[in-house]
Amino acid sequence: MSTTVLEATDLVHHLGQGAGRVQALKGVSLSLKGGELALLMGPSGSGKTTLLSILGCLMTPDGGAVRLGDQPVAGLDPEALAKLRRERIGFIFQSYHLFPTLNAEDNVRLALDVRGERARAAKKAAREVLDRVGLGHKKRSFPRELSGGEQQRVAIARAIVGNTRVILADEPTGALDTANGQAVMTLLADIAKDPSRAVLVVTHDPRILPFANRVIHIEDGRIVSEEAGGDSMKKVS
Ligand SMILES: Nc1ncnc2c1ncn2[C@@H]1O[C@H](COP(=O)(O)OP(=O)(O)OP(=O)(O)O)[C@@H](O)[C@H]1O
Repeated sequence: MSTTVLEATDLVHHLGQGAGRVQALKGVSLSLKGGELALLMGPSGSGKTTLLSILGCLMTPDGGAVRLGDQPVAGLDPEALAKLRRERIGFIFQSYHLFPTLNAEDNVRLALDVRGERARAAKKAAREVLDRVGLGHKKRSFPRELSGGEQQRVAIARAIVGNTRVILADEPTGALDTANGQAVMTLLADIAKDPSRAVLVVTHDPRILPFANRVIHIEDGRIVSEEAGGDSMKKVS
């Protein structure tokens, strides 16, 4: 039986101030189970980035609750929150966010170094995971020497090297051509086959629909529908 790796309940959040204050989330509930790759789709301004930031513990919601596995996030001090984030969540961004002065291996290792892992073990793990994303032969290359698709694969390696249960990806194929986008999604789908891990991808890209177990649609700060594994649309509200 698959376990719930992330659960959000009744999230409410506002952004901006005064006349510019916007209710970005209006009561969003969502859970991710191990072994699934879910897509979060919605028009520009619907609240996707806000939701991803709250699920990733980068932002505290005005209302509602987030649990990572059995751990409630509310009430943790900033240090405990940062530790939880490092240990439980891997992030992948459209623009890769690699450190330009570090080679591929060191970019991946960084995720383990900040967790205080021993240097030899971190190096071994970084190499293994770079092999897994097909870049073992480029471990000494710097980001500027890698293509966009290769840089995104390094970013994926960095997101998965610590065995985090939750992988959150914000438009991971947005800057890639079709072939590289497919390669990246194939990797993410492969990661999501692990029954202890879930991947949530924010995307506008309909080409990645075939990779999803579940598609969640958000509009105007609310989840309006969900479809599963290509099934016909199921209204949830
Ligand atoms: N700093 C801010 N101050 C005020 N309003 C904001 C701020 N950031 C975002 N918003 C508004 O909050 C709402 C949700 O924004 P959010 O960035 O979460 O949407 P999104 O679905 O990720 O959009 P996109 O697809 O364009 O990235 C939008 O109406 C947006 O205009």
